[in-house]
Amino acid sequence: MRVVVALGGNALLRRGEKPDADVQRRNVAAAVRSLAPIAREHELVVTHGNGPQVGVLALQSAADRSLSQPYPFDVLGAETQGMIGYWLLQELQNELPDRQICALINQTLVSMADPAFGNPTKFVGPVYTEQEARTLAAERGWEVRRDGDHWRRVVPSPRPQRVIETRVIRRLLGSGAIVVCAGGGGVPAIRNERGRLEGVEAVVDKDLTASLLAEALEADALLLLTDVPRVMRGFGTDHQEEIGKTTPAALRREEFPAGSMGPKVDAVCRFAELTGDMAAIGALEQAADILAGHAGTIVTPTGRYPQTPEA
Ligand SMILES: Nc1ncnc2c1ncn2[C@@H]1O[C@H](COP(=O)(O)OP(=O)(O)O)[C@@H](O)[C@H]1O
Ligand SMILES: NC(=O)OP(=O)(O)O
Repeated sequence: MRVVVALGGNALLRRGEKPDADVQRRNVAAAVRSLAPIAREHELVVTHGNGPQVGVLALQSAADRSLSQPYPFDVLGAETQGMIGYWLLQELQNELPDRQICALINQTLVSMADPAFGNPTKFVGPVYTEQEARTLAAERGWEVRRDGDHWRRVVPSPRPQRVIETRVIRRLLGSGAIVVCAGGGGVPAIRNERGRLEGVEAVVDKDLTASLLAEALEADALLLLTDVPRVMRGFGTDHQEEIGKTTPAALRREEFPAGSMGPKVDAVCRFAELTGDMAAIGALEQAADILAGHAGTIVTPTGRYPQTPEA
């Protein structure tokens, strides 16, 4: 099987955890231990989020008085691909010493006509109280929104149209390599009127990019791994209930928040609808169980997995 997994930025740096390098390296090592059983049996592409990390780099850049202006979000996105990609590369090499592994810097094509540029939804950086967030927004010109019980900065998140390096990713996979790529949804880039690539100020949703990439690579399964065991109906209410195996149509009838579960649900539904294959959302620690059909919210066109014909 060819499997594309997306690791949540929050799984790599849990809410409220200090963004220290050793904390993230430990989390990456744990993530890799969960992925290793899949990598031993299947072709594997690993993408990752960067919401918490890109926000930290943005704060550092804004605080650097030697700069005439902070680094733009495309550059910060590439920095996070280097940093998180390096941790993943090293831990994968330690866990799977007989495999060839690479971590790529790469770009995702977006459109400047995307309405997302006028409606920022992507959470980046640490969590704040409402008061702190509103003060920072006024001081620094940020947009801020509620994220669960907290508040966070938001930036535009245009829809990914194509992973620009798809062909080279396919070649590397075909050669037997495990490929870490499309981190942070890929560095957002447009083609200007002269046909040249240019980075833009945004953070692409890594789950939507993972879905697009999985489809382009003809993957058999797409796993979106995060910090909740399943998608929940009535999330955060007294009567929340976990959704197990389901269909895209059933999942699309529910409402999910933009900026967290909304894009994940969209990504898995899209993949299952377009390819007929399985896509799932679940806990990072249960990656192998999800692929085996024993955990997570699993989406297939029939609502069954494995998709054996009905008796
Ligand atoms: N209906 C829902 N079911 C489960 N989790 C939900 C739901 N709605 C919102 N969430 C939130 O979505 C979060 C996962 O999305 P996100 O923070 O974007 O993850 P990641 O950064 O790991 O990709 C969960 O931690 C949970 O707080
Ligand atoms: N870029 C992105 O989607 O990051 P998170 O998964 O951390 O939100």
